[in-house]
Amino acid sequence: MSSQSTVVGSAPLLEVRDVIQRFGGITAVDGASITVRAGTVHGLIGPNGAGKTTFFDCIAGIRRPVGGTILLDGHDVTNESSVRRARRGLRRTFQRQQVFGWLSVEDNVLLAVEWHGGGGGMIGDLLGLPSRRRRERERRERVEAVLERCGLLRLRNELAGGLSIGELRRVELARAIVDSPRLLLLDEPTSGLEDHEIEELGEILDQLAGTDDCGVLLIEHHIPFVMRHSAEVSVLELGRLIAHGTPEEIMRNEAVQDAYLS
Ligand SMILES: Nc1ncnc2c1ncn2[C@@H]1O[C@H](COP(=O)(O)OP(=O)(O)OP(=O)(O)O)[C@@H](O)[C@H]1O
Repeated sequence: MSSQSTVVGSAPLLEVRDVIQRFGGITAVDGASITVRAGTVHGLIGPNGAGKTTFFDCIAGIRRPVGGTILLDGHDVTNESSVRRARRGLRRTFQRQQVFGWLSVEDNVLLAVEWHGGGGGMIGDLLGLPSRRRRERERRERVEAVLERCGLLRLRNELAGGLSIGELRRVELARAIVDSPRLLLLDEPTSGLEDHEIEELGEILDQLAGTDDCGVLLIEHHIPFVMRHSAEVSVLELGRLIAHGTPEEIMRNEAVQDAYLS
């Protein structure tokens, strides 16, 4: 790697070491390593086809890397399923939004709580147990809070299928953060957003990291956004990490300028 990083900070939350992923003859990720610290945003940038999304897929457990290790909160999750990693608090958004168009905004978010295990169970449902009713109330409050945080309260009863791209991105974000993730992987979250929405997204990210102590790994082509909101930045080119450092170090790095920023 061509940069000497001066990054220091909180304890590692995600440690990815020497991950390799291939598609036939293409090595999409070629021995890449990265550390995401709790309570910080880590930007991951690089040209189209650099391997960023494939790297995410390996971290989320959607693809099993052919080499390397992935530690989440100190646990080796390299061979764990995506469901198990989600139970450990890993959440992810996608380049193409994954919401249910035939459900309301609120139900989309409620469903995310159910899937992540906040529903309380079928037996409690059937018997109408007090614990179940309390959990249901807490769940509704949590959803309400996240709708407000993502600027979605006024849209809560709208069908998701009728929303703009910017609104859909916010629904997806609300689904990802509704149950306080430990680690959030965001794949090009500013894509399709208006300037004021990008600004609001930045505030949500700062809050998630600073107040909620969540670690965020951010794939993004909007370089000013990455530099403004990340504590550290890694640069991927042809599956290899060519630089890592603070935003200032990355902006000054000649190899990064040549490969990507010029
Ligand atoms: N399912 C697949 N089958 C075959 N090749 C793939 C597959 N997915 C990705 N690739 C290849 O792996 C390489 C890395 O792709 P990837 O989508 O991870 O890059 P990226 O950095 O996320 O790009 P972008 O910024 O355009 O989203 C590319 O050469 C791509 O063509």
